[in-house]
Amino acid sequence: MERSSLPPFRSTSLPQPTNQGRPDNISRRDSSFVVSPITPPLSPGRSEEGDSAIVVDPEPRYSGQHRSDSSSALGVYSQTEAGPRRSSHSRDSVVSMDVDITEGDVSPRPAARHLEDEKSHVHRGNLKLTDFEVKGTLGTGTFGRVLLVKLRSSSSQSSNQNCFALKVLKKSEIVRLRQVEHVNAERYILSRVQHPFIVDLYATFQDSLNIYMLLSYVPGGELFTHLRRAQRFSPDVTRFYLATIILALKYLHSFNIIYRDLKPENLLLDSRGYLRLTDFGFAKIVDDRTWTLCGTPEYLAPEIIQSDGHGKAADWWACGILCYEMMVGYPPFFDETPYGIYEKILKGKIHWPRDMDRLSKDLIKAFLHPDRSKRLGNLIGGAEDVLQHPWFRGVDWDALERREIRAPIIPHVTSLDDTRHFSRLPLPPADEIPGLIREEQPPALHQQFDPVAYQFLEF
Ligand SMILES: Nc1ncnc2c1ncn2[C@@H]1O[C@H](COP(=O)(O)OP(=O)(O)OP(=O)(O)O)[C@@H](O)[C@H]1O
Repeated sequence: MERSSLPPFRSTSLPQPTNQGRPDNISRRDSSFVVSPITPPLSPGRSEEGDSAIVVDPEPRYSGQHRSDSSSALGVYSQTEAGPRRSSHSRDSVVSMDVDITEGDVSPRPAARHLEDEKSHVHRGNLKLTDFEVKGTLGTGTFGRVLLVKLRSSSSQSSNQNCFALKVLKKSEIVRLRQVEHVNAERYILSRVQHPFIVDLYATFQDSLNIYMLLSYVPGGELFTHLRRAQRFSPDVTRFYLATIILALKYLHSFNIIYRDLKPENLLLDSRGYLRLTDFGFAKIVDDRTWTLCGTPEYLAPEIIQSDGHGKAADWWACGILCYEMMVGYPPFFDETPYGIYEKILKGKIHWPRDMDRLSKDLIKAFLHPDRSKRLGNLIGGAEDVLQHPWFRGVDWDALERREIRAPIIPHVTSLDDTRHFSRLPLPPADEIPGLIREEQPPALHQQFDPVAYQFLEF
């Protein structure tokens, strides 16, 4: 592939290769996406989802009302345009980036399960920012940040039962980066799925500046942090985490949902050490293939880089990258630039540490098959083939799903609002999220003793 044809990814933090050919340190990797759509080859029966214009409602018109129209989630609604595309640069309308088509399949697939209606516990629009008090910043992302908040109506002030993670997404950034459709999909999908290894969404609301998603607070921190601390995991520890992710993907794929952003940064440990998949910003319901280039460079499947259309197989590829990264400590394809990473992915040459056992190599190679029609997880047996792979021999999948197996790392948390596993990030500036009620802080020392205020008149 020529360099010029490679997609222009947004900047991302990358590991620096050392003399030994392995990265020195790996900083957190941002998710990336291209702003312009990659046009799929025309084929009969292609559905032009990409021709829908998205309009962001500047004011929250649906507060307090339940709307069953799923496409209007978060007050960001889509209109299908029969006419020509609107300018992709105008502020209030952006062109959808995803295009699905159904064409000759690589393998016969079982029919997908029907995605249920929105879960009854998910509230839409009947909460507001002032219902919460912010206790800290848990993470920052491309369009905003995730805050630890407490519901203020909570009867006992000392009770931390009502702590949540509040994902705050800036409307202007979503529009600028043409991610309206992705944000809508995130809300739509998270409000309909329920799985022990997926973060829970409780409510969504909005104001004129931001969109808010109220999620369960997962206090154990990112798998990324635990992996960097441990440097690498043993096959047994890797097996535990990978098995939970495989069950989550099997569940999502059964509804034709592809996740598209698997990486240790998006896997959080709950208080019992089980993983919860978070950040559904790139998740999508896809019958067969889609063309949007999104994900994180190190985790992209070759078919995504080659704009060949991608589907569930791209998630199984990412499982192979994740398995390697957990066992080795860094991903199999790395470079200083995204272009370098893409070239290495397409070349497909993997360096195997000498101490890696044959079965682990066999599993990773099966996931990292460049031909998706031969890739583990995407064969005729689907996810079941993965569960049956000899590397997982002995795993009690049902007990795992019932969370009956002791997790390898139990994060130390003393209360439900304990944030010790997250970096100490500052609270957002007041003008970023107006109306945010900050937790009463004990006065800082210089505030406790202000010599001017005491007016030492006697002296
Ligand atoms: N439910 C949660 N509980 C605790 N921490 C969370 C939760 N959700 C997100 N976080 C923290 O916030 C970070 C950013 O969240 P998330 O990935 O959803 O945001 P984003 O804007 O989509 O990020 P990105 O730009 O990387 O895609 C996570 O990596 C995690 O550290």
